[in-house]
Amino acid sequence: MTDNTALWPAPLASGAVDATVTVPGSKSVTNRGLVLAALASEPGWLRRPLRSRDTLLMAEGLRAMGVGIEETVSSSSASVPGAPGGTGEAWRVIPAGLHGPATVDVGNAGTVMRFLPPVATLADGPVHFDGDKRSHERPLHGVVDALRALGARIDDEGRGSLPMTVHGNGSLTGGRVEIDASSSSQFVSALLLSGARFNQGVEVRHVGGPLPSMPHIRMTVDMLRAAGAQVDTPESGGEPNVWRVTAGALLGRDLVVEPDLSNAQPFLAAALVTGGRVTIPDWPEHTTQPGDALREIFTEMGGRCELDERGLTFTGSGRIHGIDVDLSDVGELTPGIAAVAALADSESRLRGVAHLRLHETDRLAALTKEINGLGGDVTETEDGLVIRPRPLHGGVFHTYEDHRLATAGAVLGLVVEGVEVENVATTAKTLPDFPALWSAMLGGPGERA
Ligand SMILES: O=C(O)C1=C[C@@H](OP(=O)(O)O)[C@@H](O)[C@H](O)C1
Ligand SMILES: C=C(OP(=O)(O)O)C(=O)O
Repeated sequence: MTDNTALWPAPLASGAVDATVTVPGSKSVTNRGLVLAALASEPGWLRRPLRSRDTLLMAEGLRAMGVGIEETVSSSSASVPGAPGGTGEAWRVIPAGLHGPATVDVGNAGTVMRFLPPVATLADGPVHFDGDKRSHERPLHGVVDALRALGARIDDEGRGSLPMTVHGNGSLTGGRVEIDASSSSQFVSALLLSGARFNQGVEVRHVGGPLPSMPHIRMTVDMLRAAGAQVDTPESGGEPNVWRVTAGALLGRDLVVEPDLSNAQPFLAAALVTGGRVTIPDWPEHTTQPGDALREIFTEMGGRCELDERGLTFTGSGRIHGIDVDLSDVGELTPGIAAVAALADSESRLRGVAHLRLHETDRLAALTKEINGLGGDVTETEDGLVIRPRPLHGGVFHTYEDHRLATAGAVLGLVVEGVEVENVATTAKTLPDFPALWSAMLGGPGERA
């Protein structure tokens, strides 16, 4: 049992950081890759997958429904960036007839709690879903209501949230459905990912307020197309807010997972707040990951970027500027941007992220309370934060079992003496090696203040 109250003395940087940090694979790509491989008509590979709590829960959930997932250290003809000699960790996914009874622990993984119920409608037998206490509070109604409208039987005792049981009978009718996905883009991604396997495919029409995290929907569409699905989107000439996946078989792929660019954020932030330099190898030239927006955002906040054969090198200028920015497309970057903004030379306004109140924790409330607890001046707005930089002091930075709160606390601790991050182990949700990577960036454990 991990101690959720353990305090981690965040290392103080002794000067400008200068490091190369190899960041593990993308959570969002790994979990989509697993679902699509499980639904394919032939075996496939995921190379350099992320091994973290969220992705292991996804793999376990699929295994519970009968999918074979073998973890290997493989040698491959496919080039695996960053892995010498084309060798690296890989997962072999062997699709099988999906079945219940099964139990899926979603932890607090949005991707698992939203992407697997549509898969479970294709299983023969009941699949029970439950997870951490927070998973009961995170919105799921978009997926549950849509699946019912498409022909599924789901027992959630009227809650529209976890725990619940999907009574799969081996297939789902599918077809057209309207949902309000303004609280999570994952509702749309979830229905599209399984849609090719529904008898009539799926047409998802979003009705409601603005959709957050559009790059993540593009990631879903790109990965479906790469697996051979036919997908019509607003960008491909379709109606706004309508996505259509035609019924058909999915191909098994050999997929190399990109580094997680959102998990690169604290390391890039380290270069920014210490006026140093950090290189992230294998930064993709083209990607749908929202973390790619950091090139622009952190440049505006006071640095410069260079993307070349070594990867992405970000160099801080020694000055940190405030920013006024709409983060609705890239909401998961908000905690890291807020931490940097608290150290800037002018006020910042982070907008378009009301839905962060429903993430791992209420991120707007948590960031306000914790930065203010160190002497900061942050106020919540209806859809974001206003951050007025103040001289900060040490103290406990509480993290509410939110990996991105923990990494935000670590960034502040680089330049504010005496910051103690509560439960740094919570970073294992998407980045289990965080404390070791962080001290390696700083030159080893000896760098700790
Ligand atoms: O589809 C995905 O992989 C994700 C979509 C986003 O969710 P929301 O649209 O709920 O913000 C993002 O914040 C989350 O970290 C990952
Ligand atoms: C919101 C996040 O995760 P989840 O996939 O659980 O929604 C996140 O990683 O910032």
